[in-house]
Amino acid sequence: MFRSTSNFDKLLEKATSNLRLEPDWPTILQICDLIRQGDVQPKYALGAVKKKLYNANPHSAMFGLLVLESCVKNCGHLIHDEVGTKQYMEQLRELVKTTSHDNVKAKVLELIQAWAYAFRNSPKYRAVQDTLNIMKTEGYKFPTLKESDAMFSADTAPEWADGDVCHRCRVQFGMVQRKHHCRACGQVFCGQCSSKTSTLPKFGIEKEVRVCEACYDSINKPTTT
Ligand SMILES: O=P(O)(O)O[C@@H]1[C@H](O)[C@H](OP(=O)(O)O)[C@@H](O)[C@H](O)[C@H]1O
Ligand SMILES: [Zn+2]
Ligand SMILES: [Zn+2]
Repeated sequence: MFRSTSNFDKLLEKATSNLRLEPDWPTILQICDLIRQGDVQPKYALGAVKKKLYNANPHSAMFGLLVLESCVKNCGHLIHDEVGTKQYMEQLRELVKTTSHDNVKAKVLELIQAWAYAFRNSPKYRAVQDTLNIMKTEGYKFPTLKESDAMFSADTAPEWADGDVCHRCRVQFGMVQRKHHCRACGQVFCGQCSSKTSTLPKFGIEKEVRVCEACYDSINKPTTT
């Protein structure tokens, strides 16, 4: 965990360096991969990115926004659950009020509008639409929505389900029988029903992670030619 966090920090430093004049897309996508693989906690990652948005250098602040934009586009609910909160949206609204960089202000308005559209059917992220509405009443002019900006890659690992019994064998969880989650389907299992591991390239997970019996079989079944 700590090795990955320092790796994350190094990549974020590189992607938002004030020596850069152009975005470092390969590094930005490496940052997304670290988050998608679970190598760095979304809360930590977004906290570190947010700090960059207040950088006195307009390039660094803007590159921080490009990292944020890419994380929201590529890392799915792991990131949405953090960005779509009232607290995070309030901080972005505050940034628009306080930043002296017009490019940063314009980019934040563009992102809030795109996310409000992308999350229009997700009550869970209501705070985004609420923030958009509040800022419109405050007189902020939002750019024309580009629907392409609101398209997110759906191929991210599913949210983890909860439950008191194993999804496969129905054994009751307790002090001895511990819960585990399959990273492929997100369901909750006992240790015996989720003892195998697999990489999940379709979700950008290149390391071996815990999967259930059913997912293991479907991932590793010989393709019928
Ligand atoms: O060991 P515990 O204290 O019970 O905690 C469980 C482990 O963290 C499991 O991780 P794993 O799936 O990687 O095993 C996780 O899937 C469960 O939700 C947690 O309850
Ligand atoms: Zn089981
Ligand atoms: Zn599974």
